[in-house]
Amino acid sequence: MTNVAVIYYSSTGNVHTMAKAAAESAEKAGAEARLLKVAELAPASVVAGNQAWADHAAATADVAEATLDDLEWADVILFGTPTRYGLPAAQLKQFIDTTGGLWFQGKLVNKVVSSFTSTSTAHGGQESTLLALNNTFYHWGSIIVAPGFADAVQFDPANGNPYGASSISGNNPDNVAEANLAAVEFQARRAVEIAAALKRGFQAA
Ligand SMILES: Cc1cc2nc3c(=O)[nH]c(=O)nc-3n(C[C@H](O)[C@H](O)[C@H](O)COP(=O)(O)O)c2cc1C
Repeated sequence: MTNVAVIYYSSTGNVHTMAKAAAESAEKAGAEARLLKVAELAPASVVAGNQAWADHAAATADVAEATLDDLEWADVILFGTPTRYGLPAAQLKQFIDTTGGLWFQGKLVNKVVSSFTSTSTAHGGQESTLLALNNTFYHWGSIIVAPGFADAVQFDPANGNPYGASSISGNNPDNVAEANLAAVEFQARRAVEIAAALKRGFQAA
């Protein structure tokens, strides 16, 4: 059994929808998946001042928050974040910045990792967000499994980001195109397949 942690941050639902699709796809591929959010860091007054943000926070109140134990448990970690000025959201970064102890013990080495994002606009920084996350994964010694163009779904005009599935929300809440969901499903499936093959390879070695 391959263990998959899908760890995400979402203010208005786009990344959450992608994360759910990733977790479901991982399960269909035979893995055990955990769908986990990271803690909200924005002041409650700011969240309350944006109806879509407040609604999404209420709708996902029952989603468990990711812990370091989830990272240890996982063979595959899929990270989802909206783009914030071309970078990952601080909420996800804050969680990542609690991993020093695991990193020091080498516990993130050889984890298969992959990431996905959502932006408002087509050129709003999808690649820069995903590449910024990758910097951390190199430090961890993890194995980055990007989708590349390894499946026909990537050639859909709504997809085509080899660094990771990406949706364009137009700043609308929960506005992920079917093609983008298919892309993130492929990305999750591919990560599970590679992690399972790696496990078999290490066991055989
Ligand atoms: C502070 C802030 C910064 C943002 N920066 C960008 C950006 O650089 N490029 C972009 O296209 N969208 C940007 N957006 C829009 C979000 O990334 C976009 O609406 C995304 O789909 C939200 O995902 P969510 O619904 O999962 O929260 C920004 C939004 C906020 C609130």
